[in-house]
Amino acid sequence: MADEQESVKPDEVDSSEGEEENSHGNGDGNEEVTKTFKDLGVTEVLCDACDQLGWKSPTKIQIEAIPVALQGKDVIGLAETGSGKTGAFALPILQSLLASPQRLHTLVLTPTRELAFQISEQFEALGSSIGVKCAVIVGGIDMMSQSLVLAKKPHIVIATPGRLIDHLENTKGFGLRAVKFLVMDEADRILNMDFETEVDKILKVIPRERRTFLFSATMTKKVQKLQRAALKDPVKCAVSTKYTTVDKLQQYYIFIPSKYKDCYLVSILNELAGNSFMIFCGTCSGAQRVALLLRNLGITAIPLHGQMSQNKRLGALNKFKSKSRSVLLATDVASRGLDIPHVDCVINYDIPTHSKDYIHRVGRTARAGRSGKSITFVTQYDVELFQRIETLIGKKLPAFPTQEEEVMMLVERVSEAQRFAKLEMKEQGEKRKRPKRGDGDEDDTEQASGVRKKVKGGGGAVRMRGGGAWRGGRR
Ligand SMILES: Nc1ncnc2c1ncn2[C@@H]1O[C@H](COP(=O)(O)OP(=O)(O)OP(=O)(O)O)[C@@H](O)[C@H]1O
Repeated sequence: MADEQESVKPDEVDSSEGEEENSHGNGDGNEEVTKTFKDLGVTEVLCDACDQLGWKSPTKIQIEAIPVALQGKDVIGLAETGSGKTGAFALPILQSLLASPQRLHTLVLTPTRELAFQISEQFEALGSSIGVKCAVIVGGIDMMSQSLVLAKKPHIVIATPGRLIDHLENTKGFGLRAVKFLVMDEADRILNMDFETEVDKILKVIPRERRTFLFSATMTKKVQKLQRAALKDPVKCAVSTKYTTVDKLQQYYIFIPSKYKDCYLVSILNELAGNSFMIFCGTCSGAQRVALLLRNLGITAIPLHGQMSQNKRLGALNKFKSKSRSVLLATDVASRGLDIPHVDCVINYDIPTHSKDYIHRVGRTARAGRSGKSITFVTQYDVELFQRIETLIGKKLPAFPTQEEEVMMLVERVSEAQRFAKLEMKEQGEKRKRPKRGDGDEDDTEQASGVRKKVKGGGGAVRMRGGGAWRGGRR
């Protein structure tokens, strides 16, 4: 698989001397890190900001990367998911901004819209006392309002590549000639083919005399790709010696026949009721279908995928973040970078086709020193992909224990819910074809759909809702 060939082999990743594999500082006082942000050279006002966020001490990647960045070097930062990479690049940038304040000082590129908002929040939280202004420039949002924000010349622009190009080409007066820092977060993804043209265009319009930071939990090996990012004599700051997933993550697989995936999913959600789940599906329609299916069984699941409007995407994420929904059905649009501390369990309903995506997906749980669980569904078609994942992470995973007879008892109810979900998908498809009325709620599985209304009182779906198998109550 191309993805594998590009990866940095474990022994090719620089490791810091004396660092323990797989460990990371998280400021919770459980590790031997004695350094403070001040020791790293972080200025007092920013140390105070860290303190206010409850960051007692720097994480390992922060210890590695911040001093190097403060010395004026380009950085390639590699560290496991949830280990504080955002702070590792945000703090040196804010410090530079403090030393020489200027508008349009930094450009941060990210592969997804949600991640852009999250990075902006972190910059604003760390930079609140110095009045830092950020602009989030992503697709799915009105160009005009973004142009107005850009006209005010923010200090930091956090963007997805495509929309940034739109503005560079169409927004009068907007340019990036002043930029001092370029960050590529989830750099391997940005440097991959998906964004090739966009990145090349962007690199042409920002100054060569700039500093460049690349960060990710996984990195591309192809040197020419890294060269495309035009780094100057970069220092690689890597805090583990191989692609690791964090210690506090318990990873399982479950080998099941493809046709019973839904039954196993429902059974696991029931078994682990009370937790919050991110469930990854391979396609947008898959995520939508499973969300509808679960809702038909009384579980308030919410989808998040690329075919939803941006408003709906942010709405879904906020509902999940605020814990008003505890099951998020997502595609890989949510696999990278999103920091939602309370995710207890990641389920790979569809196994990721690129092994590295596995690392990013399961990294949505067990963040910043917390514990978490991941369960990967492996069907008769997925064995090879699963073996690649095990090779990449250098571990053999245990099987998640389930009672097959109990799962099979769900077949009838799940089949009924599947039928309703199918009808609802069809109904939503037709609705999408009709001219839009109102605010166009076609992505929404929150409303009782026509189909469900039709079966009310008679169907098994409604009975399930009333209680049935669910121990967890409302999710
Ligand atoms: N020094 C610190 N002490 C305590 N918590 C921290 C520290 N630095 C960052 N965090 C918190 O850790 C969480 C994870 O950080 P962040 O999102 O930057 O991780 P990441 O390494 O970028 O993960 P991913 O690879 O998934 O993008 C955030 O909630 C952040 O606020």
